[in-house]
Amino acid sequence: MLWVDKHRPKTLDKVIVHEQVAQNLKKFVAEQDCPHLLFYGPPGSGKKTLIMALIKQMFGAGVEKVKMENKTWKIDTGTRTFDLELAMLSSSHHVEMNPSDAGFQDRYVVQEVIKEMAKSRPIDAKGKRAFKVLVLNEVDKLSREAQHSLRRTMEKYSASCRLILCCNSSSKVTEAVRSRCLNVRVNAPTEDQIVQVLEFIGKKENLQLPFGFAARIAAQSNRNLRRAILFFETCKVQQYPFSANQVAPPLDWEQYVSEIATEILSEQSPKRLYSVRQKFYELLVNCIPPESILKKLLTELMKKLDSDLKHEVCHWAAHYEHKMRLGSKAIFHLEAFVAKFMSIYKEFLCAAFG
Ligand SMILES: Nc1ncnc2c1ncn2[C@@H]1O[C@H](COP(=O)(O)OP(=O)(O)OP(=O)(O)O)[C@@H](O)[C@H]1O
Repeated sequence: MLWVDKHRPKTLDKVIVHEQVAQNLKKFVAEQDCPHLLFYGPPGSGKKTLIMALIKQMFGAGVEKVKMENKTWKIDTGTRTFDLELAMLSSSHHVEMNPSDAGFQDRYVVQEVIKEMAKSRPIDAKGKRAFKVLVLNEVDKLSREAQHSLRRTMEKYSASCRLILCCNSSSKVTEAVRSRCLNVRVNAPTEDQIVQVLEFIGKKENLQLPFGFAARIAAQSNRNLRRAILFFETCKVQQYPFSANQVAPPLDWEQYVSEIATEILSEQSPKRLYSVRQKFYELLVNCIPPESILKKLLTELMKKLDSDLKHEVCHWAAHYEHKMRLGSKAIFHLEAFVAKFMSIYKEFLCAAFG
């Protein structure tokens, strides 16, 4: 088992970071009930850990007995019927799924699938906790229609189910949904907190950490706890005992994106654009999210750009990121950004050097 899973705190008392959030969540455990919740925060900040710890403390160890299934749902839209297949994890108390995986059909998932599950109210002997928890991931990626349906589902089935929504950016969740949930912000942990977690894992694994080693990994992790733990484990596989100046190797896809940035800066031509397209395809088929590719590419370009250009390039990156969210084919928008960048950069070079 990877360390990120092996050392994930299982209860709210055992969390090392976000102790205050955990304290607040414990009040729901005491009451054996909670409102609909919306957890939001950057990737790898600890949202899922808090959600699972809350559910576990509320319902007991039964929630750990999960089964993973690819369920097929019959959707009847009134004018046509079709099958919709969706992967979900479920225990006797909760169901976890990613409705945005259904793409443009996401509103049917929300309308039909969630409605169906929300209706089946669990019978609890003590009369408490007579609700099922639905954990919905990446709600910020749901279409507007799906979010409207979600709002209606939340109102209609609030007696039999509690929704726990999880996302990176709450600004992409409609006000109507946000206002019906208790919003829980999960900040990116500080580097000191990451060091604390790494030292804790080091102790559990009986490892000797050289002075400053954990701090170096924390600095490399970009305040992403998952990434820091993965880097730590990579270092252990790479060499143990750790050397005094050991660093984790950069992630393969990040290395690949920095090569793309170098290529774009060295030549701006249709031929180069074509070769960059192949590389984008390669990243996308390896399931690297297009938003992450664009963000990393911008970061790499920023490192090497003249300050006169930085503002304009950021503006266009934001423009194409927004378009990417509205459209369906990410490759078009990634490529459009590169084409735009090439034109701006070439113009700048011609003006500066003739
Ligand atoms: N409070 C915590 N204390 C100690 N370790 C933690 C804590 N929260 C998270 N971790 C560790 O960090 C890892 C990443 O956390 P988690 O999966 O909860 O992040 P996330 O915010 O849900 O990420 P993403 O948005 O990318 O899915 C976990 O596997 C766990 O090992």
